[in-house]
Amino acid sequence: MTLPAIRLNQISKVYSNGTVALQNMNLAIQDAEFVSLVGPSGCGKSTVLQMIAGLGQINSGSIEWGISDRQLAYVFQEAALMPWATVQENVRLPLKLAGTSKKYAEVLVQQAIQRVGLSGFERSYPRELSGGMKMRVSIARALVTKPNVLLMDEPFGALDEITRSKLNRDVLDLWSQHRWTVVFVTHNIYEAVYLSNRVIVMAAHPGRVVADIAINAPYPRSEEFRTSLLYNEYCREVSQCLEAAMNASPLQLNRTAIAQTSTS
Ligand SMILES: Nc1ncnc2c1ncn2[C@@H]1O[C@H](COP(=O)(O)OP(=O)(O)OP(=O)(O)O)[C@@H](O)[C@H]1O
Repeated sequence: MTLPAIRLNQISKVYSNGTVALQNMNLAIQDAEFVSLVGPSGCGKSTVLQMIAGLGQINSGSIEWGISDRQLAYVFQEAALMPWATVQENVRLPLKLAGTSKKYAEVLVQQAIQRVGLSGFERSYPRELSGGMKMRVSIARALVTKPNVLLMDEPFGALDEITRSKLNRDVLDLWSQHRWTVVFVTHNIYEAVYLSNRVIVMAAHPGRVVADIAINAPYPRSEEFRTSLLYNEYCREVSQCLEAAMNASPLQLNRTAIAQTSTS
């Protein structure tokens, strides 16, 4: 049997202050799948991304990879651009750090900028860009390394609804061309249902999966999908699971069992 692209086996994470961020979390993500994580604040969504990215130690459990030559890219809620550098220079940063030749980097940077629809803004500075454009630069910076796994932590959380919808469509277009495996964190149920093959609902204290909802709607997902009965039904289902997750009573914690070592 072939391994899923990413498999979390009974992952537990306890931070050094004793917070049990995740407890016995299982999750299998298939190659080229678009999976969203939703859940109340503090349920461990960002921690899941960090563990997948190898940032910080897992206390118990393991992560298995079905992708042999994995290339991960991370997109955060804050575009976190260098204010003194142009769009071009910001997008080039990961290649510079990796020591990619200047000539090849130039080609990759140009491609990435074009992909996110920012051609013509190569020499602009972040202060000259709107919030949505800054996020596009941040996405270009992630794409420039040609990732096959994209970890996105509330990338559109700070944007207005119209910009968010536009970026949702553009990310889906890019995903349909490149078929990355995407793990996407959001607080927005509508965004999660619109984008995803599957929506994972998590509960907090400790962080765990309480529902795994397949969104059985074909791609490409048009604007009609957003106003369809099916879309509304999925949104209602996710919303109900989320409400149940928020009211879920905390599990009985056994920190000593989970925390073989305590790390941050
Ligand atoms: N470095 C850290 N040290 C101590 N506790 C942490 C650390 N990072 C996260 N936590 C705690 O771990 C739990 C999970 O945090 P995490 O940021 O993963 O949740 P989240 O679901 O992404 O939250 P939000 O939706 O608010 O971004 C929270 O209780 C948080 O306070």
